[in-house]
Amino acid sequence: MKVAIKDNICTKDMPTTCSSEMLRDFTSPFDATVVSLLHQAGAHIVGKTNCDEFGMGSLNTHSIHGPVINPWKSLSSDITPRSAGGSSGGSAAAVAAGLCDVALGTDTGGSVRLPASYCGVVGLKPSYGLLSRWGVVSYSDSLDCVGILTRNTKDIADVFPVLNDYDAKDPTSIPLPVRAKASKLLSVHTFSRWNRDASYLSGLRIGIPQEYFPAEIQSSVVSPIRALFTELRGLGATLVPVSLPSTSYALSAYYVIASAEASSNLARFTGIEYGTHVGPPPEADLTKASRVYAHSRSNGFGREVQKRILLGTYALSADAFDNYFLQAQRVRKLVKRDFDHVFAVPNVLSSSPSEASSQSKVDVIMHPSAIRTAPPIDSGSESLDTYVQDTLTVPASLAGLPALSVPAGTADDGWPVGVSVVGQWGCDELVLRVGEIVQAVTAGRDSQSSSSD
Ligand SMILES: NC(=O)C[C@H](N)C(=O)O
Repeated sequence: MKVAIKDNICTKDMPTTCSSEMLRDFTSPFDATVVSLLHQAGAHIVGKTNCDEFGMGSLNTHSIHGPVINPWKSLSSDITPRSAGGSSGGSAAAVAAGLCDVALGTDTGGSVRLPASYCGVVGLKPSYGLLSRWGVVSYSDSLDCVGILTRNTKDIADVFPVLNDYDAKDPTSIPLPVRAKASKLLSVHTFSRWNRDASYLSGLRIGIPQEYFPAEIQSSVVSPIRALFTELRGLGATLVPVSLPSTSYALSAYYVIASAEASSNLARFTGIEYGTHVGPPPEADLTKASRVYAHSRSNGFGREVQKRILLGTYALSADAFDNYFLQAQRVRKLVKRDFDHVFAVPNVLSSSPSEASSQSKVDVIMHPSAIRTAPPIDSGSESLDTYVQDTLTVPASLAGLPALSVPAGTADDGWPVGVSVVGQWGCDELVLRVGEIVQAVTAGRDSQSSSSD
């Protein structure tokens, strides 16, 4: 199996640049645990993939290697280069172009799911803490997850067990008894009602959250998703409208928390202990170490990374801590609670009880993965619009839930649309099983339309 690895995951026989000047010449002395596990399973690592610098971006335009161009061939005459999505854009593009069978990415707030949606491939962000992050360059420790991209959900289902193991070297790795308890709860609350081996869906309850169809969403993204919902109902699924009321606050909370954690994690890149040392300007006072650090950091980090370090440092300062960082943590709790209220499977990691009546509880939630199809590459990668691309992916990240983006057809512009299947913490197997059925349904639709052409 040919596997590509995102360039923020350490490999000892290939450089790991994080697409940053700061690590342009860095090669790790060790393999990340996920890379070692792939080697042990006989995978052939074919290369490293471009990404946004240190994983920060939604369009894969912040990179010393240049932007990643989406390989999807539009059926229309529109050939303006489009973004592959970020930050794991290189991984999604490599899979979509057939350069590898599987690619690893990382997903902090949507970095696997958004590129998967834009490039027409499948991308899994597993439950937080299941896949080891040892040897993955940290961006935001409480959110970062290693993710998997492939063309078929079935291939993710094959690779996921290879990587899904406790790792004592990662302090956030979830111990085996907790994983076992989550599997048991899934069996009791869902697999007792819905047969996981079936290709029909009767017994399965799918929640459709109204908040995931916001005003910003392109209407032509919604059409294939609505068509899919009708098809899933035809297979026996029960579709239940659900409400996740804190969703609209999630994006702001995410960018406060992620930037705050990034400012702390990236403090180690001083150009002395870690990172490229850029010689001081001629007028520098070399007795001041801070001047030497500042010069290396100003030249080693790109603009987006510098912006997040500044914002994150501010959010953690005494003046702003209560208003920004603490508020964001409160929102994070509310987002988690919203999910716990609607899922039939209880959250093994959380103490907040499910308050919904069993009638209204659901096994998975489904929603569009992104508010639009892949944007043109030059559409202002520094504007706030870029952050808005993450609107529908960040809530599952804040709550640490498994989320899978599966191709759901194309929009009016001929570019791919993804649908996300989200489950309770530890329900990755369920999410993958439902994703396989969704992909079979949409693939069947494609083959029907090509035979009638
Ligand atoms: N890393 C990610 O998940 C991408 C997200 N757009 C961010 O910049 O934080």
